[in-house]
Amino acid sequence: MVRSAVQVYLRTRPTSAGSSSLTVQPDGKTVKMELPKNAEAGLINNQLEHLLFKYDGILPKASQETVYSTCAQDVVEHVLRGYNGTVFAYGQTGAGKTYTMSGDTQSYQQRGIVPRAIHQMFRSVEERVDQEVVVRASYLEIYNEVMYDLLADHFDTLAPSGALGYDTFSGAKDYDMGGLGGTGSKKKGGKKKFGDDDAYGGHFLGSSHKKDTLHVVDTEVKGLVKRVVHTEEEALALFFAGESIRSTSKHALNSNSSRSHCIFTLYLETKQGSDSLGMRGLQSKLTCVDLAGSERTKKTHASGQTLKEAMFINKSLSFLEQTVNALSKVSNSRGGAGGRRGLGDDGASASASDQGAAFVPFRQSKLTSVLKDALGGNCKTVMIGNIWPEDRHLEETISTLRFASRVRQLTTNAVVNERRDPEFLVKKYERQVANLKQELAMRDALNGTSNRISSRYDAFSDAEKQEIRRIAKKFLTGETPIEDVSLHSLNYIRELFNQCKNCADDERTEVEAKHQGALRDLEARLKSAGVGGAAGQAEEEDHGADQGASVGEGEGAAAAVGESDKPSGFHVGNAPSDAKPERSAGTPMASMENQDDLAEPALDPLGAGVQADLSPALGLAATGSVDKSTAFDLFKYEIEEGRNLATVLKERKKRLGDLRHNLRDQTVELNGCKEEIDALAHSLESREAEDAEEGVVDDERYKYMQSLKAAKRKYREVYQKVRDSKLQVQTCSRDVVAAKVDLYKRFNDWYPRTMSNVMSRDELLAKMGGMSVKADEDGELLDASEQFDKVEMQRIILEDPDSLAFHTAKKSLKKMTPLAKGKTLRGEKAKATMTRRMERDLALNFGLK
Ligand SMILES: Nc1ncnc2c1ncn2[C@@H]1O[C@H](COP(=O)(O)OP(=O)(O)OP(=O)(O)O)[C@@H](O)[C@H]1O
Repeated sequence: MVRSAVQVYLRTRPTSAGSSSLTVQPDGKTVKMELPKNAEAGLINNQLEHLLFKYDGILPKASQETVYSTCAQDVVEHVLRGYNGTVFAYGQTGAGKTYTMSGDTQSYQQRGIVPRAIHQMFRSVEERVDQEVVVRASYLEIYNEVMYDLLADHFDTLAPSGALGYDTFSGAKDYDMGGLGGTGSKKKGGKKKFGDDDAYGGHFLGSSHKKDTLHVVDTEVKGLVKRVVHTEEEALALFFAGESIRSTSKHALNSNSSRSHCIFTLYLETKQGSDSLGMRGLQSKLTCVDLAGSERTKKTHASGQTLKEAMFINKSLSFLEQTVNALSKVSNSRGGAGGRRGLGDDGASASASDQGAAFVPFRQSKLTSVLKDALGGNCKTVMIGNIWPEDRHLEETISTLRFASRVRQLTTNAVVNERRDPEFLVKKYERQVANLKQELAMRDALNGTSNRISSRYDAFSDAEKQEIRRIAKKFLTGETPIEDVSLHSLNYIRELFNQCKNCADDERTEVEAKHQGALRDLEARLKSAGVGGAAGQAEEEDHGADQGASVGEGEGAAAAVGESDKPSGFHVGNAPSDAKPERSAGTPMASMENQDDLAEPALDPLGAGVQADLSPALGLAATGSVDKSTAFDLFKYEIEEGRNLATVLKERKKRLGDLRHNLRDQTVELNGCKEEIDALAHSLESREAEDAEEGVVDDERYKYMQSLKAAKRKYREVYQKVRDSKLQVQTCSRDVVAAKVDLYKRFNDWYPRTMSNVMSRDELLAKMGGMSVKADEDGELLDASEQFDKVEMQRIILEDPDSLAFHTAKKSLKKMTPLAKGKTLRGEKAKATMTRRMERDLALNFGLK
């Protein structure tokens, strides 16, 4: 438990008029307030000449950043460690409370404590990878002593009879200002209590047991929506949305005066731990309070509704003051907050007669009920007193200084709100019980068969694992039937499965190695075979332009002319027709497809199978928001670079086709020569046999011999032509492959480059078909201003990446339907769109898409 005094800081609103009566003392923590002379009292009188007030810090010309780091950062740090924390701003109207708490919601630099606290909190939450963290947010407004939920789906007035309504002005005549402490309800007497009556009742303090009463009360507002927020943007968006519907109005001292007390709360739930160590749960909350400002209605010229609001505000602030007074008396009677009594405190602190029982009127107003913890309970609290140091506001300034001084005497007892997560423990034990039950059932079922290894429950040694592996192998090869495998414990069964998997993995590796070896062998043989080949050897035939030719040769090894490129690790052969990228009839590609053989199925550059082959070779990355099929078509037909490459490829393929055609004719001719040679050789052999019998060489035999000689000469000529043609085909095949590789490579360079400009399929199609749409990657059409927003967002991010969430949340708020009381605050649809847009923008800006 951390018992600590409430920290109080004083912030002054910059003013041109300035104040001659207020000076900051050299210690930087004390202010001196000169009191005006009372001329009527004469020269000698007891009038105080000045007052001194000491605080934890004075912030005369502080930036928003300094105010945050001085006043709030540590509180947020505490909340992240499991303590409750409250930061509240108090002061006269126009002194800068809203500026301090919310800041300028249009300017990132001028953002106030709440947006900064949200940022700090989420940054820390994101770093907690080992923890389960849930953040919730609520936004409560107390307007004319009626509570409103600023984050409810429907902006409902929940009081006086709604869920939030509770009658803290015990028996108040609500709108009769004199009746705040009176009895009965004239108009809207809220009957529904919030929280436990006892918990919020007034407490007599001063006796020992009363101290505990202050600590245990949880100031929960029943029915208040606590929205789960996953990201900083979501939290900011909710905060901005709530801000936009706060009650404000204009009066003489402030054109945008808050007419209500607003309490924005972030709830943090953290779970940390492990199965074995158990889970540790922390629950804490950060409460940020922007109080309405006290005002002198004569100065603000309030009238009508504004006057009524002013009366409610002043009254509730006076209850707050009474509560603080009572608490500070108690605190002083206990020895005070470490001697923090204000230097100029003019008698408000406890006198001896005050000591003893003191009534703390928490229950008199909703504000004091909600702030109960912050003022004296389980909370680390900081108050920022805002003053407007101009002479014309002297009275208000003194009043704020006094109040701040009393608040500084209060002490709180912050404790880490820790709890064991019962849900988690139940789950853990359930799992354990289930496991044990299974083990026992298994033992019962297999009772009698004892096995040293299979009945083990702890980890297996390496030797035991080897033994189980041997059993697994025998089972897998069928040597051991399943009935003969002992199964005595779950532990053993798990290990057996493991070993079966290991065996299967080994088997696969072995087969793959064999396969690789065979492939290498084949490649080597093909290489050594060169161009020679047996006549009549069938040749792989390509389709379309890649047609092969069958070559028959009288001598040499077999070789395929139109051979597949696969052995070279590069498949440019035919893909099945269904691997061809689909094109819709409406796209420009559809009309081009039939005219041009470049849309060849063989390329299938984007199909899964071919891409798998190409990716390692070319490093094709599957990125981008447009499918590659469409993009490849665009590249080949529309982009000059791609078009040129595709033309080269087409020309080479045509030449290859011609060469193969020629080669096929020559091969036929060569085969004809070979057949003729065979026939002549056969005839000559027969003739020789006859001549041998007769012992003469006749003319016919001589003719055969001449014909055979001529046929062989022709064969050699044709063979030479075939050989030359084959070389040409091989060279041309390589050129075709090179052209394909070039085309893919260039496409692969171009594709991510183009995609990085975040082109959508629609955009690409528009480019291809002259459509004038501009769509984002979700397929949503972007109008000119949205496109501008996008560019603007990218610029902002470049300047300060931390501001991304702020701007995105602000932007999403702008896109929401205008909010107004009585209207829907936020539909689910709008919320979903908002979230999607935020995620998309985040992804875009961080290059995740
Ligand atoms: N420290 C400051 N720096 C710059 N401007 C300030 C500062 N404090 C206040 N202001 C400006 O003074 C005006 C009034 O401030 P703000 O609305 O925050 O006062 P407030 O105390 O919340 O008033 P109310 O109680 O009437 O709501 C605003 O225009 C605000 O921008």
